Amino acid sequence: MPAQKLDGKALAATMRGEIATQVQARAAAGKRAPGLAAVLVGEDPASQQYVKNKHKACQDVGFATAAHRLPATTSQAELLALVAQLNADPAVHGILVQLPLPKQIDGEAVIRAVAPAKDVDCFHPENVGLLAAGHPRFYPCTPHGVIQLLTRNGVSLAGKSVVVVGRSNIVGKPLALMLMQKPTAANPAAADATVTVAHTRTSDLAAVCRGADVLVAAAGVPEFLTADMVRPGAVVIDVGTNNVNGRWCGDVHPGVWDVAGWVSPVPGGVGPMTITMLLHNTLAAAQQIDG
Ligand SMILES: Nc1nc(=O)c2c([nH]1)NC[C@@H]1CN(c3ccc(C(=O)N[C@@H](CCC(=O)O)C(=O)O)cc3)C=[N+]21
Repeated sequence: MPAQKLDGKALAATMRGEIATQVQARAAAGKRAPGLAAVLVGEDPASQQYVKNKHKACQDVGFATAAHRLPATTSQAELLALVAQLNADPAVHGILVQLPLPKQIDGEAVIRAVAPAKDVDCFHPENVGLLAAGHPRFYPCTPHGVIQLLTRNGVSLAGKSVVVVGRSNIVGKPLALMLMQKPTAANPAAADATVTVAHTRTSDLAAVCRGADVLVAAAGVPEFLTADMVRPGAVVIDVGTNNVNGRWCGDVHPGVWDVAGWVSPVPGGVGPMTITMLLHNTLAAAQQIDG
């Protein structure tokens, strides 16, 4: 029997409805709409698509949203000036600078320039430190989306063996932190899992992956995770968003569906959940800043 689908598109629709309800309640109480400013430098087609999706998602839940599109030749000083303006703008609760940035710009300096209270990506070192210490201000969007996709579909993680393939600052590293931590009132998404982080230098990657109850493919390598690397019945999460000849292609090979118990598809899995967690963080930022 082929694996069941972990439907991120459906869960994202449910959770966006929950967020829209909270936005309406805030409006009824006379509070200003949560505001997200998205900054896109350059014309990368995938980045343009993501920013378009985020903009539409914000409109759908009643947020105020502005997309700031800057030319690929923008200097670091110009970008930092825009970030400073957004930091000071009371209508802006969340700031997202779309990555990757052109090579004349120091991405690390830009991430540090975003006010931590408005850092809805959770990329600023202050927020990364709070997350690592178990007292998160925000959760990073893709890791949080992965955990919600699992737990809200009834996949329990406490005590389970979870293998994360990938160690990026955006996905693998923060996801491993969240999975391993003990849940508390201040850290409700923590999962009490037993976590292994694997990567391109891991010896016998297939054997490590076969030890997983829950396997997260976040290496950014199209279809690297094949059926022989998956224990029968395991839960497989595909974080890959590789654009191969204009088609979306995950990190999971289609043959995995014949072995696994559950698989998240691409598209329609983690991607819509990532955007939903961005909305969640922007609402949380508005609550933290405006009350
Ligand atoms: N500062 C920053 N924050 C990010 O959160 C960020 C970023 N930079 N750079 C790039 C990655 C990638 N990312 C995706 C978001 C949504 C989909 C998504 O919605 N995917 C759809 C397919 C796309 C479509 O159908 O248009 C899906 O999987 O169903 C994918 C990928 C956010 N990222």
